[in-house]
Amino acid sequence: MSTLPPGAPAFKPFNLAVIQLGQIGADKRANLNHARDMIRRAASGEGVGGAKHGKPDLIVLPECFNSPYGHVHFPVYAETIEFKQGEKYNVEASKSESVKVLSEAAKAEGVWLLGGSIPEKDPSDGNVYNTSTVYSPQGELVAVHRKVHLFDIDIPGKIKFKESETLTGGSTVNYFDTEFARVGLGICYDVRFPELSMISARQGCHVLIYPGAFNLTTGPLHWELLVRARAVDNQVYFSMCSPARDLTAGYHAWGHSLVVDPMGSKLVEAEDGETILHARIDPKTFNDARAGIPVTVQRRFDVYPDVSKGS
Ligand SMILES: NC(=O)CCC(=O)C(=O)O
Repeated sequence: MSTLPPGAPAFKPFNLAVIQLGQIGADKRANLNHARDMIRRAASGEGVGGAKHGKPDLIVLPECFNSPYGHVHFPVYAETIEFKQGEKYNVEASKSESVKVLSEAAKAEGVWLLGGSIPEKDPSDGNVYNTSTVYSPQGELVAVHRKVHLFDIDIPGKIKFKESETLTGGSTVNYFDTEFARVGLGICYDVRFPELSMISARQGCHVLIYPGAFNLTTGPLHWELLVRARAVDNQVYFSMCSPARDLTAGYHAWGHSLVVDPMGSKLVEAEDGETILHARIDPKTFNDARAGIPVTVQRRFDVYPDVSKGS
């Protein structure tokens, strides 16, 4: 039974590596160098599950991996990318040093790379975005996702954070196609909005991957719950990749990067320190979930609208 739209690539087994990156400090060049080194280590199979699964096909970095996380930092660290959907991107001519490092890493290691997120300034509107970039094993920049839902929360006595002080939210739903799967994109707070992952799943994504950085208040309550819920809602694989926790930093990340399968089972999870996780993404679990619990073909669009069809 096919529940996917035509055009999505066939879903094949692949290996995913998630880098829960540490040592993210004020020195951008040092952050990039460390990320580059960890990509090399992930590609060589270092980390939890690496010996079992072998070389990863796709490697993921966390949210805001090249800069400290905080609204005062975003404009200072922002880089210009100027990616245009559907047009070939010239990495050599890019003004973004992070794009160059990530492109080189993907090409040298021969892997797909979801480069976490970085602060991005768009010269056409002067806005700063929280942006993910994705690279093919040839080093091409193939997709960009600007965080749609900005992290503006205020839990008295616990945490107040306002990304919208300096960031603007993106306005598109994005995915990229590989030779093994269609992968949907989002960033951290985006996971709280079920519509985004629902639209990605209905667009044929087999796997959703969101770099993210929850905190010590909402992390223990909601991080795993949201990832497992979105995986089960949509019967997709779902992974979130956090920075490692650094109690000397201005923002304390929850960590606990994880990979969940379409039945909601956790395949692998980190603690709070720097870690590389490896997981095998197997279409059989995806197909079995959809065949056994066929919610993808039982929807009642006569009762409620299909959000993936737009308003
Ligand atoms: N970086 C973020 O978007 C954090 C989101 C978060 O912590 C939450 O509770 O949601």
